[in-house]
Amino acid sequence: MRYMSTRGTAPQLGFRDVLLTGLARDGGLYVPVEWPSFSAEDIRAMRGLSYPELAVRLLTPFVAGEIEETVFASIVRDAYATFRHDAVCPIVQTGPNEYVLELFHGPTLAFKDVAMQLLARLMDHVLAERDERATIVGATSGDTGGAAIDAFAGRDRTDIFILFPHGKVSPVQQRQMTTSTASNVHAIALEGNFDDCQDLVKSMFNNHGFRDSTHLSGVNSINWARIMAQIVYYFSSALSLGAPDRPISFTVPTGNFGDVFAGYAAKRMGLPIERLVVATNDNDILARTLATGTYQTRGVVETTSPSMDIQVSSNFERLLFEASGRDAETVTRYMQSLKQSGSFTIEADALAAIRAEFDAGRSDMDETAKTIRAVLSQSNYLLDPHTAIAVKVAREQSASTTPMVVLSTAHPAKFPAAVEAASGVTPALPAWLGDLMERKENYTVLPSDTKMVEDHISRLSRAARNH
Ligand SMILES: Cc1ncc(COP(=O)(O)O)c(C=O)c1O
Ligand SMILES: N[C@@H](CCOP(=O)(O)O)C(=O)O
Repeated sequence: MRYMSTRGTAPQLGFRDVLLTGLARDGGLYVPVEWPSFSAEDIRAMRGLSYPELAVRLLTPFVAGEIEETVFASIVRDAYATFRHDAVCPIVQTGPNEYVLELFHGPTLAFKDVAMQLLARLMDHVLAERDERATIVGATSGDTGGAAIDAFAGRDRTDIFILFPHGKVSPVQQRQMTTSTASNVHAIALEGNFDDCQDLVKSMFNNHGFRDSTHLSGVNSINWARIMAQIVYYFSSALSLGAPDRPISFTVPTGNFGDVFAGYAAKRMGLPIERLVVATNDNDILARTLATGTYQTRGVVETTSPSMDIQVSSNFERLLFEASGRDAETVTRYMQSLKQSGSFTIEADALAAIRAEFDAGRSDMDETAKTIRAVLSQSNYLLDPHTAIAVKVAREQSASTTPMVVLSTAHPAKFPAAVEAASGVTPALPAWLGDLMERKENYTVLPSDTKMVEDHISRLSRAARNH
């Protein structure tokens, strides 16, 4: 499998290079040159596979020829052995025709673990094979950072630098990033919001001198391998509800558009998905874009679902590429307009193609709290605020006999204050994180200044020192 950039001028790469490259050198995002395709019969034959077996079956076409099959299978098994539920990503029924897909049974209680545990092991394998070292940078609104730090801590071939918005993540999220004792982990509290963190990470990738001297690599969902790994749970949940002989819909709490884009990829690979519903909080740029056709940034509002406090939604670029018939010039024009004026308008055909697959809705903070209370009293099930947004939006969709799967992207214990304010219940952290709030923190506060962040990283990165 080869991969191409959404901006069309970076070289096509194989899987191992895409994995280590992160952002394409032309500023675009990598997508597979063609989508692997599974027939209904192929999908039926996946029934009964364990989660790791299913992952190997679905993901092999993406890595074929680059990672030997038995090695890949062993890496996948190892990654999902870190999950504390036998099913890895189980589903729970919360209403007539409504199911919650629990993606939070990994080490840091967020859906990011599903991809990150695999990504770290794959990167380690490729770096060892090449006898190389990498400097990983990541931007987080709270969950990617903790998951990446857990997955990469103590790995000898990587140093990891995570930028989080100072004072804008939950206390549990912050401590998951700042209490690691591993010497290759560096948490940076940036004076800004998540969009500033993400912008800075992209600037570092676009500074080719810095990028090459530090052997920069990325673990945000700009990295194709993140999206790839997230495809699997769309299949696992749909299979357990009767796919491919029954279509399924999904509602996804959305910020950077990575998770829901993985659902789109699953559909392109043959999974019969009826609707993909994008659920946003007050930072509703995606819901507004689907309604109006214009992607228009506004200031970020702080909410009780901080991981979704995002305006510039990276992976929407991948969808624009697909919806415009893989027209890299059009995508580049949209992205230039976004940089210059903070907005762009999607051409009619592409907008129609997007609306044919996606619906969208939003939930404000009061509605989210109301949903947490309602689901607790109806189903005795405690939602985290991000998942509650998706349940609220899912319940507004027109009545259908198609099962609706709501992606539960975080455990409620990551956001105890918001959950307690909404429901009166304080969710406890699991035993293995019981002393998290007492552990010693270690992080550096930096201004939102590319040069200062680059200098900090160059000083501490072993890859930069060896250069
Ligand atoms: C708990 C939670 N829910 C939802 C999202 C949004 O996911 P995505 O950025 O893939 O759209 C995030 C962050 O990415 C998150 O951490
Ligand atoms: N919500 C995310 C933001 C970064 O998203 P990513 O999927 O691109 O890594 C977070 O929690 O950090």
